[in-house]
Amino acid sequence: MSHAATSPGFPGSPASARTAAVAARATDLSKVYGQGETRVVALDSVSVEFGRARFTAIMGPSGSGKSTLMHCMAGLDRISSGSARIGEVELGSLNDRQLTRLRRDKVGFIFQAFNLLPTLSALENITLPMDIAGRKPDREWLDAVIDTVGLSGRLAHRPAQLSGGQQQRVAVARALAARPEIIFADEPTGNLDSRSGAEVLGFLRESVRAADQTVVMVTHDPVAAAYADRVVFLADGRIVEELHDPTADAVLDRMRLFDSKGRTS
Ligand SMILES: Nc1ncnc2c1ncn2[C@@H]1O[C@H](COP(=O)(O)OP(=O)(O)OP(=O)(O)O)[C@@H](O)[C@H]1O
Repeated sequence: MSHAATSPGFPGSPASARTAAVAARATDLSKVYGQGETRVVALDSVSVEFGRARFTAIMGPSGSGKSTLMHCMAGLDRISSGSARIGEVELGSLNDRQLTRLRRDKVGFIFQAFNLLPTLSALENITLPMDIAGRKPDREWLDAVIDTVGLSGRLAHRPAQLSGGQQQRVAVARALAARPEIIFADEPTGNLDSRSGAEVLGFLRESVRAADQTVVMVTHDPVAAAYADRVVFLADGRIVEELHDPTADAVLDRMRLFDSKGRTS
């Protein structure tokens, strides 16, 4: 790990959360969009595991399939062939209703555009997924999450009354509050200044270290990727490289290498 943990606020995770070693897995996963002349193979027989209580970054040039992989693994998009599993659940075997329920109960999302509801307060936004699922938040955990992401004094504010960094912290707290099996983050710091971005990444890192959260993050930023335990590189819909315990310099070196091989889009 190249970054010190920034916030020691998360309580430990229950032992039950530590059982299986793999939180999500793709096997020979392919995704094809369109047909005929517009046919695009966005993912070409990708096999990858996302370890439990691990922080994985997905990188690669524009159009390499990063978002598609994340969407397929999160049950936001149907796969064309192969297999995508969260825990032991094969996503292809679920109907739309079951898929919606799985996303609601087992998956947390953090997007670049925050995706907060403007009419709700910060606290209401944080607890919304649990409210929809009819689940009572674990108060102690919720307080710890809110405390750790530094939102205690902002809970009654609406998103428009918060800075971009604060809004993204609400989105992070929302994802963490429900203790999902896996959090998918798509460029979560893309709209933030570097200090706010570092805070958000620090919280994610800390949630993995202290609370055994599993995080998968798509990013273009080598500095952000360096917060992860592992970086998976995609090019042309295939996994071409992996780095463990990455530093920003090592990530940058790999990106340059791929560029020099002409793999950019
Ligand atoms: N809904 C869609 N319909 C048709 N083609 C699509 C669709 N979504 C993605 N694609 C294509 O699939 C390929 C992979 O796209 P994807 O968005 O996964 O790439 P990415 O690596 O996330 O790119 P970026 O870094 O620019 O966000 C691209 O060629 C893209 O044009």
